[in-house]
Amino acid sequence: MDPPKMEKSRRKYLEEEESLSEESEELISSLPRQNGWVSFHLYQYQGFWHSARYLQGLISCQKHFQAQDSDVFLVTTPKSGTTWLKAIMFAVMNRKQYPIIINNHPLLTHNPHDLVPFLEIKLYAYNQIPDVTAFPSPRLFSTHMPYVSLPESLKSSSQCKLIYLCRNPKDTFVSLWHFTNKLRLPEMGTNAIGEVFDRFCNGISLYGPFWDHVLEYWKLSVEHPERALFLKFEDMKAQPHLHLRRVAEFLNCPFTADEEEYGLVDKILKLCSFDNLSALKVNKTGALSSGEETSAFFRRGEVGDWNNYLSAEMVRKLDRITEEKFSGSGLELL
Ligand SMILES: Nc1ncnc2c1ncn2[C@@H]1O[C@H](COP(=O)(O)OS(=O)(=O)O)[C@@H](OP(=O)(O)O)[C@H]1O
Repeated sequence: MDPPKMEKSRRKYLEEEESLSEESEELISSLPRQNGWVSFHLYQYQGFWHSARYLQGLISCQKHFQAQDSDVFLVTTPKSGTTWLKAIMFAVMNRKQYPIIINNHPLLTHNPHDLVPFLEIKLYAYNQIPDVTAFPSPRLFSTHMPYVSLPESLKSSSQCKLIYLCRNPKDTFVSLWHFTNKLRLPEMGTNAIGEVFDRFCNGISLYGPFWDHVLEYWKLSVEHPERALFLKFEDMKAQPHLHLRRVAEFLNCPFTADEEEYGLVDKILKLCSFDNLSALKVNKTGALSSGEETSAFFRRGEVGDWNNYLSAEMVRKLDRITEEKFSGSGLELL
């Protein structure tokens, strides 16, 4: 195999139209298409932009996934802190089976994306129909799917719980720009920040338009607070203890008085902290089965890094779009 082909087979996330089923290929070829940030193309489906591979996973998930009332879903916009909240939710929900103090806790040897799989990116990618009934209850899944594209059984279940996480669009964009440049092969070069900034502003980014994605779930959380908990990366960074307790309460597994006294909240936050997770061997040298290096999910983990990359004009433009899009919704994300 010549080296570029070999590299592509190692990095499955680079596979595009060549890995599609006939059915997906037919559908995808009929959709509006734009240049991608990593993959060659993004396709617009139900109002949002997707790579061909993730779109095939989304459609397969829409068709085959059956939600159960006890299910828990972590839904996020890309680069909003998914990896962090996956770790936190896994630690909270499995704290009886995996006490936080044990030195063989799964988070010490597995990347959070392997413990809390993405529905459309991992489980249903490549047109698979995985046996999701084999997951222990309560099942914990994750997705970047916009609300409009969620499987019907998930939308109509009045019981299953959904936690949504987003982040201010300036840091989201900067994080996405870095991440997608890391995923590109050296011979592909890097994306110029100005060029992808315009695409982001026009809604043409993975699972974009960013603002529409956030608004759909914001409305759900306002109308059905018992079903959807809406979180912001910035709030979690500012008051991690408060938000960790909110997560546990929302999932009907609040910390007991004994757990509080024992300092469990603090222990979970330490286990899942950027410094701890990013220093682990599995997250420094490993790769996901789809080929992304695990280190790519840990960069700085801070609020306001956009200051180092965006011009004053870019900031004004993003802030203006955000104010316009969220106007009247009660949501602020600056
Ligand atoms: N534990 C922890 N605490 C705080 N922040 C963390 C943590 N883990 C990852 N990160 C930062 O989250 C950003 C990656 O976003 P996602 O995990 O949502 O990426 S993905 O959508 O799953 O690809 C990315 O943000 P940036 O550093 O700004 O690029 C990561 O560094």
